[in-house]
Amino acid sequence: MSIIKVHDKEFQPYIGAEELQLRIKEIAAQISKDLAGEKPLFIAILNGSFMFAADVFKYLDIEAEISFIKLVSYKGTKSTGNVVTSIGLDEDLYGRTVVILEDIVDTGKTLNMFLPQLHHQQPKKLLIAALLTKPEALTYPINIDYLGFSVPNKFLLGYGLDYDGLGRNLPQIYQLIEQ
Ligand SMILES: O=P(O)(O)OC[C@H]1O[C@H](OP(=O)(O)OP(=O)(O)O)[C@H](O)[C@@H]1O
Ligand SMILES: Nc1nc2[nH]cnc2c(=O)[nH]1
Repeated sequence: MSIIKVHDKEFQPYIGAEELQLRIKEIAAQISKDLAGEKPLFIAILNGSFMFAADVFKYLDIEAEISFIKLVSYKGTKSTGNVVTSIGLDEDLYGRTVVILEDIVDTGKTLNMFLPQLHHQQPKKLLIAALLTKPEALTYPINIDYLGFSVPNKFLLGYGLDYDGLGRNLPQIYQLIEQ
């Protein structure tokens, strides 16, 4: 097992790159089927979702648009409890089919704080696609329409997810080894 060290912590492989790609292709196929003809607008939440967003988007076989916003709540391996918007959304969502792309729904706080702002613009549909969720950690009710994997409540790294800025470029997902 190839354990890696990032800053002061060790991580073990958890979901391989091929398994990720297979699941993401399935999600993209399902979205393409469900939203054919709707020209959906995808909104990727930066930073963490950039890899998931790029892969979902390139596997779609329908007409679609994508835009990006930046929300931040995690510092190190812990949530700060505050969600800050640092890049906003330019698009008008009125009457549109909108799909949020998130790498992970953990406590659900980020989306819980952000979704009302989107609902306020009266989209026709507001759907959520998330690669990962931690059911044991979820403390805000979030309904995920397209989900990659349900995972245990352990800190994850790689495929967009960072530990203090590092590890986002790893093509597979690692799990923190608790000391
Ligand atoms: O459900 P929650 O407990 O709110 O956690 C989920 C959020 O945490 C991560 O973002 P983070 O704040 O780490 O910022 P980053 O994407 O820039 O790394 C992730 O990308 C989600 O947006
Ligand atoms: N890197 C990382 N960021 C997160 N943000 C919310 N949960 C996580 C996690 O498990 N790992």
